Amino acid sequence: MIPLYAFRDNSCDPRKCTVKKLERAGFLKIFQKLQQVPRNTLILDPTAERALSPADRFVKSLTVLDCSWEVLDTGAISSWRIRRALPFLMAANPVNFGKPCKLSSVEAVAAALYIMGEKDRAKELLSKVNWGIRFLEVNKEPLELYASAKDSTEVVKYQALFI
Ligand SMILES: C[S@@+](CC[C@H](N)C(=O)[O-])C[C@H]1O[C@@H](n2cnc3c(N)ncnc32)[C@H](O)[C@@H]1O
Repeated sequence: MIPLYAFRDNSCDPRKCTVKKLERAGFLKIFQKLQQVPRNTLILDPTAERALSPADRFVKSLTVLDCSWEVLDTGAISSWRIRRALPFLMAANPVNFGKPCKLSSVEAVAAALYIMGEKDRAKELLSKVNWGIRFLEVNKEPLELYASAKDSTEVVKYQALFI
């Protein structure tokens, strides 16, 4: 099982925060300072050049950047070596419903786990928010295809089918 972390800067509404729910349920650990984030973790970064793929499943841990989209500063994490963007997926959360690639933290972590082969854990995570199962329903076809890919190049090839 890949250990899960979140860097949380308190810029988004704590009442709507999806990682706090995951922390309470024991799924992940929250760091309040960027310096606490392990250097060998895989960071989920929507601006990264490389797409996440099943080839990433041997990473030491997975970290999501939990902050508001308005203040997301990916420059601050540019010195972390392993950064990945998720391939094309549709948000199903109430704030960004139907928007491509603008996933909530729980959707992003669940999608990454699903693609890396931890499908049951992804479903468990999504069961903690009441719209979580909708994310899987909306993205079932692309998620299955991405999870069957060999590497990042193949994931990028598959995503062209959905854009
Ligand atoms: C900007 S925060 C928004 C969090 C939201 N307020 C919540 O409570 O869920 C979402 C985080 O999920 C990850 N994420 C979302 N969409 C992504 C994508 N297309 N590729 C990679 N990571 C993504 C990133 O770490 C991003 O910083």
